[in-house]
Amino acid sequence: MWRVAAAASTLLRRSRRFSTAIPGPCIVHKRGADILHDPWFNKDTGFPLTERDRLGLRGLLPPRIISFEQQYERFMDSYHSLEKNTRGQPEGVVSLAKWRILNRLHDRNETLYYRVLIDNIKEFAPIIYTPTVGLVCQNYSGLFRRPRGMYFSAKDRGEMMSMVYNWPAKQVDMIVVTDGSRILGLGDLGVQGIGIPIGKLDMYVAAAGINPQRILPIMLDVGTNNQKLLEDRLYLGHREPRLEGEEYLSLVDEFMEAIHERWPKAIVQFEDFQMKWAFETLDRYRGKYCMFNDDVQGTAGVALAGLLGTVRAQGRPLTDFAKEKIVVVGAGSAGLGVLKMALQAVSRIAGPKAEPHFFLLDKDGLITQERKNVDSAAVPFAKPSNEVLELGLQEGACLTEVVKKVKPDVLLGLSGVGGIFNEEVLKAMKESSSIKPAIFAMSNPTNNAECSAVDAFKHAGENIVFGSGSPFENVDLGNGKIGHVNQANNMYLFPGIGLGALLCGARIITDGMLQAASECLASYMTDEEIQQGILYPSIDSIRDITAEVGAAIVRTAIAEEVAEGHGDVSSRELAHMSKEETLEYVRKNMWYPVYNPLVHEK
Ligand SMILES: NC(=O)c1ccc[n+]([C@@H]2O[C@H](COP(=O)([O-])OP(=O)(O)OC[C@H]3O[C@@H](n4cnc5c(N)ncnc54)[C@H](O)[C@@H]3O)[C@@H](O)[C@H]2O)c1
Ligand SMILES: O=C(O)C[C@H](O)C(=O)O
Ligand SMILES: [Mg+2]
Repeated sequence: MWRVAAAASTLLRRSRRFSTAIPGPCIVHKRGADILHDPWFNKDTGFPLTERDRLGLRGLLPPRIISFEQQYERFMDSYHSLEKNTRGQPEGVVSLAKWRILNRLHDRNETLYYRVLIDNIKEFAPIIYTPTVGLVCQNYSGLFRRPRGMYFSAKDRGEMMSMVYNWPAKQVDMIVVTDGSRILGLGDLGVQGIGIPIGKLDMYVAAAGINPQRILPIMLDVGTNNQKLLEDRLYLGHREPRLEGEEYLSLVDEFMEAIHERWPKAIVQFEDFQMKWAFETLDRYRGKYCMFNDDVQGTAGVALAGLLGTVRAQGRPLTDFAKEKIVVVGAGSAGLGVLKMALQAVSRIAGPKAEPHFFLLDKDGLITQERKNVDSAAVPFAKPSNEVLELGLQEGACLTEVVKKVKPDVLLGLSGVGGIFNEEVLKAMKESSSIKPAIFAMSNPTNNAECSAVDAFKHAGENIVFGSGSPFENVDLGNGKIGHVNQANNMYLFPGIGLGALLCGARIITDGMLQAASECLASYMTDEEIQQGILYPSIDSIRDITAEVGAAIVRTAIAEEVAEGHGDVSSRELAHMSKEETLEYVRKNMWYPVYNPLVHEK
């Protein structure tokens, strides 16, 4: 039942690189120096003579024309020299230097920036995305040079409908918004959290081929409760406590109405909101707008694909998923999202009466039905007291005790607490009832991972399956054996969810669409890969898996009658496409950076 993965994406990429096909023209409404200062259109020294004449650029650039390919090599050379020159310096210093050089390129020439990003995604994702993006957010006020995206705050009440027209692009397809209240595992970073929507949208361009002229990162500055930032005179956001209750929600309502007034078909991804607002806004808007919460829903789909892959890796039939003992550490927006989706999968696979074997812990230990004030989303996962007593456990039992008594098949961390899977916990996983236990340390960035890859293989044994939210190197186990590290990160789904929703004109994003996305990711991996403990595709193939996920989203949206069509492609036409045609349609609509001839129009 598992489809063979398409493995030729790297080859395809290489052959497409610098192809000689003539790209279509692009209309530009400015001339001369204004073009050189606009990263959407700027080609630096790459403007051909005819264009220099046509656009009033003659004399504004050094005379020699440098090809796109030469510019690309020049950038990569300077990037690698920087790497060489910073060798031995602290990791954070090196990562920020790399981020700066990439960011400078972005601010000058987006076409070249996205080309180097797409072609070197494995190398650059850790810089523009997790883990470095976390460091960037922590240092944002000092790093700030040029604005990217839009900012809305309590001071903008009543103005948002007109403010949205300040954005220079006529069309916006994809928006990622945060309120900065839970940035990765780093907590409340206020306005500095804008780095996350920027990084996520860079992944949208790189993985999903969303046109960068149609993306919009957004920060809702509703204040911050981070005392350090409130006292920091360089802090760039409002130095006020966070809005709460109705004051908060009415502001988000106004924002959602404003952006949809100007761009009714824009898809909105909510990102890194603290749990209460993540759930509340998802409930509030998911039936009205085409939106989703990546931390709740994207993460759940990626984790479920990993959990299903684990069952295959353990050599068990998929129906055994219902029997897997899964310990989830972290009862926040991500952990609860994962359990909710896993529960749906259990009832699909084993029937609605099947009892899952899930154990949930938060900062106060194992959650049982004895727990007072459990969040309503966690209630279905609070263990009955008699069941935990039978295992020799009790309400609030600590992680080590739970692992020792439960002997889980899977230990999954979404707690944001670095190192919580310590030596004792990992050693206890050796007693797992599974011959191939899985350990997912999904918290970001790297320092917040529940354990490192090296520690997982060292203490829990060589036969584990391992996944982490931030990248780790594969582990050399000696004797030519490799401990494979999977990057269990929602980046394998959110770009495809957004792309698919866009290309079918989805009114809303349904559970069925999210489930289809997760199944698509799970079935992408071959049995051979799974046997080696490889649960997710290499990030080098992220465009390929994203296209597949996008097509799965389109087809499910059509089947569930929530698709309204895209551009001049009607929902009827989409419905008549075969599976292969849908995939081809998605692929064809993915933007790829080339220098288009620029044509001036007043
Ligand atoms: N890999 C991915 O794709 C991915 C996706 C989403 C979130 N995350 C990561 O997951 C983490 C949590 O995100 P969230 O949105 O759920 O945050 P959250 O703040 O909503 O939840 C955190 C949860 O962890 C619990 N916790 C805190 N300390 C604990 C401890 N010592 N032991 C057990 N539990 C503890 C809290 O009680 C809470 O239930 C973050 O680090 C985030 O970066 C990763
Ligand atoms: O941003 C990431 O890398 C994943 C996830 O959305 C998170 O919040 O940690
Ligand atoms: Mg997130």
